[in-house]
Amino acid sequence: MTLFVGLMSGTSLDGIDAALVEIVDDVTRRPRLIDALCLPMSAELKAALLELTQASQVSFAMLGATESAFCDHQAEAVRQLLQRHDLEPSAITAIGSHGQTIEHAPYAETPFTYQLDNPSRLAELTGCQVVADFRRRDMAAGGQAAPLAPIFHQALFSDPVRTRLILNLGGIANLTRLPPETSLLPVIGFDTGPANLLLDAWHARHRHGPIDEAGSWAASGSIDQSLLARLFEEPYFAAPPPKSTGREQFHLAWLEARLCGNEAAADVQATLAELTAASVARAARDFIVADNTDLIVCGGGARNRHLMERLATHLPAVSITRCDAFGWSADWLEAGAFAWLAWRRIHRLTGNLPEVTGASGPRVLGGIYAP
Ligand SMILES: Nc1ncnc2c1ncn2[C@@H]1O[C@H](COP(=O)(O)OP(=O)(O)OP(=O)(O)O)[C@@H](O)[C@H]1O
Ligand SMILES: CC(=O)N[C@H]1[C@@H]2OC[C@@H](O2)[C@@H](O)[C@@H]1O[C@H](C)C(=O)O
Repeated sequence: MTLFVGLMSGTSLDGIDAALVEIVDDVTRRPRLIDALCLPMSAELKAALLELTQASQVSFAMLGATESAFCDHQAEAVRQLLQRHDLEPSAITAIGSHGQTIEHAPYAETPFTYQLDNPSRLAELTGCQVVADFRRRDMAAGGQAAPLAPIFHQALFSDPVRTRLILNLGGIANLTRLPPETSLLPVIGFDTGPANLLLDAWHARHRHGPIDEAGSWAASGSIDQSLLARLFEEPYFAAPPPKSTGREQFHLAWLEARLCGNEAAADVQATLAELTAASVARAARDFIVADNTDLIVCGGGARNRHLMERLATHLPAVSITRCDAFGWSADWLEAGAFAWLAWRRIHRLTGNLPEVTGASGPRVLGGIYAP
């Protein structure tokens, strides 16, 4: 038995998620979540990261200072997690650090994806071995570098006879189709489009507080069908996989450019929730096998009751469950994925699924930084 820590901070920029995961060196045994925490980011750190994701020009001084502050925050999250369990750094085989995505540009003339991270500093501060830079090898091999979680979903949730769809409702939503283990069908996974990213941004603009708790504000509005149709005109939604997206494509200005200006704010929120639910449903429909499909939901959006209800309305034939029911808390699946990907790296096992990302083949992902 070995212990790994996974660190993830996603597109919502709400905090650093740290997951302590037990992994047995046997590919037939499923990893187990021992504990996890989210260390919220200070308003200052969140503002600096947001500026980096949005600014067209950034100074190296600003980049370096933010990288260090981000890394210190990651180290504090690890320290708190280990302290809870009275664990020394030497008890951890490795930390898997995702870093903070600053820009993801798989469609650029020269594709790139950039995760702010300082694994050397993290190793120094924590005394743990660190695995980092998971995405770029896949992109170097011609892939989208995202989503990476589908291979972890397969390890955790695949079933001998049932088709399982895993939905992450993060800032961006991504969907994985796991065919029954006996099937020859491939695993499919891609980003379906925006989720909490736009809901949070619109809420912050018009209401107090960062999130639309349980989606109650969205539930109070009415769906604006003509706005919804304009939002769906974005070619990303109809594009075939492999595909991935992020803040660069879906942001407040993208939404505002499609508003007439006379919409009630609550109706826009209702329409954004509908955009997420309907885009996921459109993506999922092709994969649904009658009476034999589970939709397992993770990510912060699984707490958005209104969004979950809209999903259920769109997908009446599917059993929809939070992933907690399958033995893994919905809040910690992505952090767990990077603990598990670190374990793969240490054992020189491949970490991408070429059929998902479009890479030219399976690759060992990430670099190792000694403690
Ligand atoms: N109780 C709640 N009600 C409504 N929404 C919630 C609730 N709790 C969390 N959320 C939403 O979940 C978001 C955080 O989700 P999560 O941590 O999965 O995103 P992320 O990991 O940053 O994103 P990504 O997966 O795209 O990288 C919050 O910003 C909020 O929009
Ligand atoms: C470039 C990047 O950071 N992408 C994230 C983001 O957040 C959700 C979605 O977009 C997904 O594609 C990915 O994260 C998860 C962990 C993944 O790679 O599976």
